[in-house]
Amino acid sequence: MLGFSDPFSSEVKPRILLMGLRRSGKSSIQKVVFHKMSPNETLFLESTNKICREDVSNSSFVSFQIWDFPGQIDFFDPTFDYEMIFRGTGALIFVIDSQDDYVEALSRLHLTVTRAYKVNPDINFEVFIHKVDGLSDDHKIEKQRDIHKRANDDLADAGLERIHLSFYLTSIYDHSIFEAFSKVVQKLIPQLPTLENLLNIFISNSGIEKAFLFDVVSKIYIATDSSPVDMQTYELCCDMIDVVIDISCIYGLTGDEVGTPYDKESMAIIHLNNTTVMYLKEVTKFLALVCFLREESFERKGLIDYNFHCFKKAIEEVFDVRLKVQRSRKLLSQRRWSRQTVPNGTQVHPH
Ligand SMILES: Nc1nc2c(ncn2[C@@H]2O[C@H](COP(=O)(O)OP(=O)(O)OP(=O)(O)O)[C@@H](O)[C@H]2O)c(=O)[nH]1
Repeated sequence: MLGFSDPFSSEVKPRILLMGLRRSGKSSIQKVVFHKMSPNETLFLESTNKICREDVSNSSFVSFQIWDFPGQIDFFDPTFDYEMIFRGTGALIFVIDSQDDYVEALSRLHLTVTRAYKVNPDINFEVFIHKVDGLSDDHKIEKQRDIHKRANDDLADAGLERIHLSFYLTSIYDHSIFEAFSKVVQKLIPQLPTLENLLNIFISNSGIEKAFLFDVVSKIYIATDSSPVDMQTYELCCDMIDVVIDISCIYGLTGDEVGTPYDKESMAIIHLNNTTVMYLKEVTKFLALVCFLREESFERKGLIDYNFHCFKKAIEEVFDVRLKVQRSRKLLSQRRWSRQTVPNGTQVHPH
């Protein structure tokens, strides 16, 4: 049963499927984004031989599964309950290796997307044109245009123009994979406008220039204020989270404790040499707020902390409301179901 005290229990987590042909880079993406593996180490990842692999992340705000698609996999396999899986999925990420011939990948993409759409038209279809680190800028754009055109032509030929595909250029060797993942996750958070609004109010009342709400484990930002995101700022935030977690792992755990060293006490302040201050604070067990502000503004730290306290409470309320709605929906559907299944037409009267 869901506890109201834990507003970030699994029901709130957006569910994502990661699919694509063999060796397209799925395991690497998962290891780099969710397990802090360094990109070079992925060279030694073994190929998975299983038809379908499931991997749900419990330590993060995001929950997801990975599906490998070797050539022979088939949707008519009865052991493969794809209908059930597609039904509960928010986003389907299809990874295409841009350094390889992508004809087969495109036909797999088409098959997968059309199948998934039939089961659940609400899925967001996200295509990662992956491993672009080896390509020049011109080449990247050209590849994206070509893949975009071919994939959409295939859909148009099948009379399925209404299926929308989003494309991202990604690589595990830079921050593009984290940024793409952030955008995918943000689309799945219905409270996003509310979170943005809260961040806007928080920063304007605290003299802060930019604030991100981060999923600590994956370094995906699930929301930011409405000022534009610049890649360098985002990268600095990722580095700060790494520093905080690394130091906490070494010095933050007492005795034989296991698990993450990230908790209610977690916070960090970094003074950069350009009179900017970075301030990180724990919001929930999955989320951290990372702010950028000028040194002068940081003199009013008491005010910032008070505003942060209000911000944190508001965030908890936002997710509480969502849980309550989900709970009452569940109850309603249970009642409907039991009414339908009562024998001899006996009515069950809900209170
Ligand atoms: N250059 C480059 N190589 C990458 C990138 N991502 C993954 N790779 C490499 O691609 C190879 C295959 O990656 P995997 O993650 O094993 O691919 P997979 O899709 O999980 O493969 P299967 O387990 O066989 O389905 C590895 O050698 C990775 O190092 C990337 O962004 N750039």
